Amino acid sequence: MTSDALLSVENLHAWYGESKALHGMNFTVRPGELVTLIGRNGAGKSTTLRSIMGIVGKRTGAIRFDGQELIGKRTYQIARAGIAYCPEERAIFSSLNVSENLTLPPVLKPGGISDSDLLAQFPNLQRRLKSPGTKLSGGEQQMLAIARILRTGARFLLLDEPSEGLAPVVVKEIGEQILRLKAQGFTILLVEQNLQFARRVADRHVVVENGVVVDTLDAETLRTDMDRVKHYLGV
Ligand SMILES: Nc1ncnc2c1ncn2[C@@H]1O[C@H](COP(=O)(O)OP(=O)(O)OP(=O)(O)O)[C@@H](O)[C@H]1O
Repeated sequence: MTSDALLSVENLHAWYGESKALHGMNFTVRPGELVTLIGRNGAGKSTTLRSIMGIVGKRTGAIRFDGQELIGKRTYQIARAGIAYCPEERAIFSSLNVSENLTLPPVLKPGGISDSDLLAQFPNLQRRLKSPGTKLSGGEQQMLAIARILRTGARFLLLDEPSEGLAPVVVKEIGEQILRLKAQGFTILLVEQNLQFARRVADRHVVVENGVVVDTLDAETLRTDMDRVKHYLGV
């Protein structure tokens, strides 16, 4: 394990029932870093986030976070350790309004962003407080899904494809919010298919292929060696 890592994933294997999705993942994330998991569809990026959060059928290996081993811990214990997860499907409750969705996750640790600071940071949510989840645009839903995990006190965020299905102008706004969170000291592990977006926000890129890590690229390499990246992504 790298001694300065906040999260260290070692030889991580994960299964959905009988079907194996991860085959020995290894990577680390340092405090305050923004790291992306990139790779083709079905490579195992989302499963890696779910495994860290303890929501796959079975996982083996080691996931050390802030001095604690997470394998064997339940999801609520992992949340209390200070990790928050924003799933790809956003999971906004359609029958609840923005205010209710926002205050649904419990405050688990000190250090979370207060409700008033959250609304100042996400003014579009402030304007839509009484709107039901069903009436929100994709971008508003994504902002809400990110904002509501910030009040829990978690300082490590797992974000699954926040740019997915959104118009370029909204993707830009989401990128600005994510960079603001990084500037506020959050450590972020981001699954991302949108390379332009990934390039703009990340310090490092972990390339996933068939359930293993095949390369790690620094931000400079992603900018300068697109051929190498395109080879991995098959684009
Ligand atoms: N709930 C599930 N049950 C069974 N198999 C699953 C489930 N979710 C994902 N898988 C399988 O696990 C493997 C990894 O999927 P995963 O969703 O982690 O990939 P990904 O890299 O995030 O790609 P994508 O962007 O397409 O979601 C794939 O073979 C996928 O079919």
